[in-house]
Amino acid sequence: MKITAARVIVCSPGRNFVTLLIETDQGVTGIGDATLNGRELSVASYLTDHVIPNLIGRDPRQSEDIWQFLYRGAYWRRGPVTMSAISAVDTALWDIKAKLAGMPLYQLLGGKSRERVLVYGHANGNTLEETVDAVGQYIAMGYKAIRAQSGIPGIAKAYGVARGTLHYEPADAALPTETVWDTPKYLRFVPKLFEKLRETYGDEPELLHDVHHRLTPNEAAQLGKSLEPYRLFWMEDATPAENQQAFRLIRERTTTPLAVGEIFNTIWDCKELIENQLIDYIRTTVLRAGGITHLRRIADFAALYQVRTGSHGATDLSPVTMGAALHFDTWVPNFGIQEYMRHSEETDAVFPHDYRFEAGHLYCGESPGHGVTIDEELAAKYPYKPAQLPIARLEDGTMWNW
Ligand SMILES: O=C(O)C(=O)C[C@H](O)[C@H](O)CO
Ligand SMILES: [Mg+2]
Repeated sequence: MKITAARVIVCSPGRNFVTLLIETDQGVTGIGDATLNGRELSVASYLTDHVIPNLIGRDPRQSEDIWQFLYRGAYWRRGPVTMSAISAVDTALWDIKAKLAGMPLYQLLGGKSRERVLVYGHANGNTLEETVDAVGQYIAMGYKAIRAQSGIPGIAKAYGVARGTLHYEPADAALPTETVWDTPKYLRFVPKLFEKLRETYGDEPELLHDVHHRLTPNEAAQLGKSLEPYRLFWMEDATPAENQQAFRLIRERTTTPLAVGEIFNTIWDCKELIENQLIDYIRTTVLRAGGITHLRRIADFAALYQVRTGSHGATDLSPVTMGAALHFDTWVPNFGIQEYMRHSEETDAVFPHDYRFEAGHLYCGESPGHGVTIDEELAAKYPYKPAQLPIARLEDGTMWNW
C-alpha cells in the first residue's frame, strides 16, 4: 500500500484552518489538522514544500516509522511549526489506519475506557454580573464544567472575553491588537468572581479559570491560595512554563489544581512538570504535540504520576482535531476533561463530523476513522484571511505575555 498524493487545504470559514489530506492507492483517504493560529501559512509551507514530497510512495500503515522519519529526519527537532505538521500527518495516517480496519479510531487505541467525555465550555462577560449570568446559561445548556473569564474593572480588554456568548475568536486583526495588562487589578478581582459564582450556583458545577500566562510564580501562588475556598477544577497556565521548575513554587504554596500545556509540542516540554508532580492536568493536544502517536506517549508517562489529561480544544483547533481528540479521550485511561469551545456553523459545515454534545459530554462517533471529513468545494469559498493573536503590554508599555 502506498501514499499517492497529499495536499494542504487552507480555508477560513469564520477563522483560518490548515488541513492536510492524504490519498492512497487503495482509495482510502485521511485528514489531519495543521492549524497554527496566527502563523498558519508557515505550517502550510512546511507541509507542502518539505513534508509531502517525503510522503509519496511510503506505506501509510507505517505511521510510527513515518513519525520517526519526520521527527528525526528533519534534524531540526521540536517547535510548533514542525510538530503541528507532524501532528497533521500522524492524524491523517491514524484516520486511514482506522478506515482500513473498518473501526472507529478509539478501537485501535485499546477500545472504550468510558462511554462519554466530560467537557468544559467557555462562559465570559464584560463584568462580574455578565459573567455570572453567562455561567448560568452554560449550566442551562447542560454543561457540568465551565471556564469563567471576565472583564476586569480598569482593564480595557481582558483575555477570554468575547463579543457574543458562544464563540470566542482572539485572532481578530491582520496585525496584533494591543491590550494592556495590570496584575494587581486582576488579582483583586478574580477571587470576587469565583466567590459570587459559588454563592449563586452552589458546589456542584466544576469551575475552571485560565490565567493565560500572565502571572509570576509567586503571584500565581497568591491567586491559587485565594481561590482555594471556591474549589476550582483547575487554574490554567498560571505562569509561562519554559522553566518547568517555576511550577514548584506555585505547587508548594497552593492546593488549587494546576493545568498547563496547550502550547507544548513534545514530552520534553512537560517531563519535569509531570515527573515531579508539579501539575494535575496536562493540556497537550493531538494537533500541537505530535498527533496520536506522541500524545499517547505523554499520556502514558503522565499516568505514572497520576497526572490526568485535559486537552486544549479552542476554536483555532479545527473539528478534525476535536474528532481525533474525542477518540483519544474515549480511550485514554487517565482522562481528566476535554475543552470544548463550539465552532461556528460555517466551520461545522466545512468539516462534517459525527461527534455530538449531550448533557455536558461529547460522544465520539462510530464511523471508521476519526469521523471528520472536509467539504473541499465549500472550503474553497472561504479564502485565507491574515489574522494574528493580540499582544499584551503593561501600563508603562513593557511587553508582557498575552
Ligand atoms: O482555550 C484556551 O485555553 C486558550 O488559552 C485559547 C488560546 O488563547 C488560543 O487557542 C490561542 O490560539
Ligand atoms: Mg488556555
